[in-house]
Amino acid sequence: MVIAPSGAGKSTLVNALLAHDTGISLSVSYTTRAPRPGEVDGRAYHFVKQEDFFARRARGEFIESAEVHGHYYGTSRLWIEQQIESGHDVLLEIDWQGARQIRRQFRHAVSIFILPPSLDALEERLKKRGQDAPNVIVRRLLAAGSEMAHAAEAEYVVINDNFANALTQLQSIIATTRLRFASQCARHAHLFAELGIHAATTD
Ligand SMILES: Nc1ncnc2c1ncn2[C@@H]1O[C@H](COP(=O)(O)OP(=O)(O)OP(=O)(O)O)[C@@H](O)[C@H]1O
Ligand SMILES: Nc1nc2c(ncn2[C@@H]2O[C@H](COP(=O)(O)O)[C@@H](O)[C@H]2O)c(=O)[nH]1
Repeated sequence: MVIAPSGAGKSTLVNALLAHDTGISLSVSYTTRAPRPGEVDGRAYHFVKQEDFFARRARGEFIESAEVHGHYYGTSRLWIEQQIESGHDVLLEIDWQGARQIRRQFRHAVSIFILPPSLDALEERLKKRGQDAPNVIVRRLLAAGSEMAHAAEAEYVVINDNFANALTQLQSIIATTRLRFASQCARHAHLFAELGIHAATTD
């Protein structure tokens, strides 16, 4: 899971990560937020009306969901289950509330909190991105402090100051995570069975 206040650079980092790593499936969330210029339905998000979102949530279609900056966001349970079943590494870009819900359900879930180098840099990035109205930027900046207060809940914290360094750190975390959980990975199931290795036991 990648978590960050708005504007810290998580989507840019994740897109760069995915461009070099085809073994990761990125979840496309459902949201009630309106698309930003250039955002394509089904790629950036599944953009849905609030009634549709609530109906899906009531049917248990979301594995986690949260209200963030006045909009609703949720992750498809079915999609996650299908990806895990087929042995893919799954990446979620979600907020800290969603991350808490995922941790409760998946004890092997790994979370990475992306921080900006400063609040000034965060403001500058949101303004330079130029995709949100001034009142939306103010709302997101005001929320950033309380969101970043949850950074310590994540296993890893990456400071996105120099972009190339932050990307290298993200790639190292992914590599470490793959080694750490190799015995639980569906991709290795055949080899582990052949070598007679079974899932870790506590005794
Ligand atoms: N290390 C960096 N240095 C300078 N600018 C950066 C850096 N990383 C990302 N940016 C820029 O900051 C802006 C915000 O990045 P991005 O859209 O990835 O943020 P985000 O965390 O995904 O925000 P949101 O949650 O609002 O979607 C973009 O214009 C991006 O190009
Ligand atoms: N709990 C969830 N949070 C999500 C999900 N998808 C995105 N988000 C988070 O919302 C904010 C705002 O995103 P934006 O695209 O409107 O800028 C950001 O922190 C995202 O990480 C989700 O499915 N669940």
